Amino acid sequence: MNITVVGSGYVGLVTGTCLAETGNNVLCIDIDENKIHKMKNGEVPIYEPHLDILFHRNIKANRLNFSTSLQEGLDHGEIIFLALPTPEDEDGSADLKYVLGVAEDIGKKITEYKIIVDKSTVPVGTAEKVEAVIGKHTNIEFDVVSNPEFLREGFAVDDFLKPERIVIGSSSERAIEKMKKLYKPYVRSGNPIIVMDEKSAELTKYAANAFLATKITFMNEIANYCERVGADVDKVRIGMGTDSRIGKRFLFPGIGYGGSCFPKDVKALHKSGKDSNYDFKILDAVIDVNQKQKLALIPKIENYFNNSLSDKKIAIWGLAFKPETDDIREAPSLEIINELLENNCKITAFDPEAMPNVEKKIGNKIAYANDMYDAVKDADALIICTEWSIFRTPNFDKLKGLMANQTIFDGRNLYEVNDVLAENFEYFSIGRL
Ligand SMILES: NC(=O)c1ccc[n+]([C@@H]2O[C@H](COP(=O)([O-])OP(=O)(O)OC[C@H]3O[C@@H](n4cnc5c(N)ncnc54)[C@H](O)[C@@H]3O)[C@@H](O)[C@H]2O)c1
Ligand SMILES: O=c1ccn([C@@H]2O[C@H](COP(=O)(O)OP(=O)(O)O[C@H]3O[C@H](CO)[C@@H](O)[C@H](O)[C@H]3O)[C@@H](O)[C@H]2O)c(=O)[nH]1
Repeated sequence: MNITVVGSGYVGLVTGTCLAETGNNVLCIDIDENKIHKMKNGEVPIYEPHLDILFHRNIKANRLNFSTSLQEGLDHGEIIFLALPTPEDEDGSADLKYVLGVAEDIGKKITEYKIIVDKSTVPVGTAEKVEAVIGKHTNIEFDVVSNPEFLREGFAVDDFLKPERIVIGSSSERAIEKMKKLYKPYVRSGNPIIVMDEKSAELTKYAANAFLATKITFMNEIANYCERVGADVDKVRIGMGTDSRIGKRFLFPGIGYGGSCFPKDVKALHKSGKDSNYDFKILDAVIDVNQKQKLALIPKIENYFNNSLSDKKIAIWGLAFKPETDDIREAPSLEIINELLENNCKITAFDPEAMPNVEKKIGNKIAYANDMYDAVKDADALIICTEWSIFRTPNFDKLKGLMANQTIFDGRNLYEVNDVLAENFEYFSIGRL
């Protein structure tokens, strides 16, 4: 099939590349000329594991192309995916200006039947709005489908190629059949394509993200309580997670959830509830607890240094909001850095992929190390913000030789407490004494 993807960011580029991988002819559109220029020159503009192999293979096969022209995109695709940003607006709602702006342009430029597929995460009722905006400008027939995306950064290619489910929200048989045909190669293992109405599809995405954010937040509260009563949250986590009704995943406590999705999506669902006179009390608590959790290490650090942080040399391992990505949107590391800088600490950080993005955001307010050991030279303490695999088995002897003071504040519970203590380090983590 000829497919167009409008918006070539994390979701759009992964979608376009993975759709090309099963033989479709894909044209990726973006208004960012620099991004399109880079991709035309064979450069993947984001770090996402395994994406580059598929990207280059499909460009070579001429199944993956790029353009800044929406008109070209509309001429090319039978199906037009919208993978546009839906950032947090000032009041917490999802800002639909990108989605509705492109819908307006589609309405003005459409010349024959198209299926417009919304892959962005959007509030209930957006498909109706998109339909109305397009329909205002044209009499040409079209269908709008809600097809939320569930990929995780760092696993995006795998999640797209082998999805646990595909959700299609539509009332048009014609569109549903076409979408099922497009996705058939991705569900050969028997995972379902779930068809429902547009509103339910839109809410499915928010409900899934809000539930996962709540699950993490619940564990963070259990962890905080563990610290007060002397229990070990890792033992509690395993004890709970082996109950198949609870499940082992997304029970890891830490310094809160970040990223481009959970924070904004929880707030957007909360705001949508308010707009419909429904008070999502649980989401209110999730937002509040998560914000505080991002700084959960700070009192421990202050306490350790007797409230005199000025001029302390702090090393940070991990800046991305999670491992295997260069994405720093809503990353807990940034909040911690901010707090430490306000207390006049000197910070040296290392992250395998995210340092360029942090440098773009905060410049030389902190120093950037060449590797994880370079970061800890003369440090008074090491803080771990992201659980990159390379941080999991450090050479403690080497650390000892490099650090001025052997203390670790671990925001991701990477090590067994006794193992670190046996190495003669002082060790503070989340929910364990
Ligand atoms: N990042 C994720 O892991 C993820 C996963 C599932 C769903 N989502 C949702 O998918 C949507 C996109 O997220 P993302 O992370 O890919 O965003 P992104 O910011 O990485 O990418 C969006 C792209 O759209 C482009 N764009 C903006 N206006 C445009 C226009 N008028 N025409 C063409 N291109 C335009 C931007 O230049 C950018 O490249 C959001 O609604 C998000 O909530 C994201
Ligand atoms: O047990 C856990 C699991 C995750 N996290 C944190 O939660 C955040 C989000 O992690 P994850 O869900 O793995 O990453 P995302 O790429 O943000 O993916 C989420 O957001 C996407 C965008 O909507 C959805 O498509 C995915 O299904 C959903 O998992 C990160 O800060 C993690 O550190 C924890 O603190 N504890």
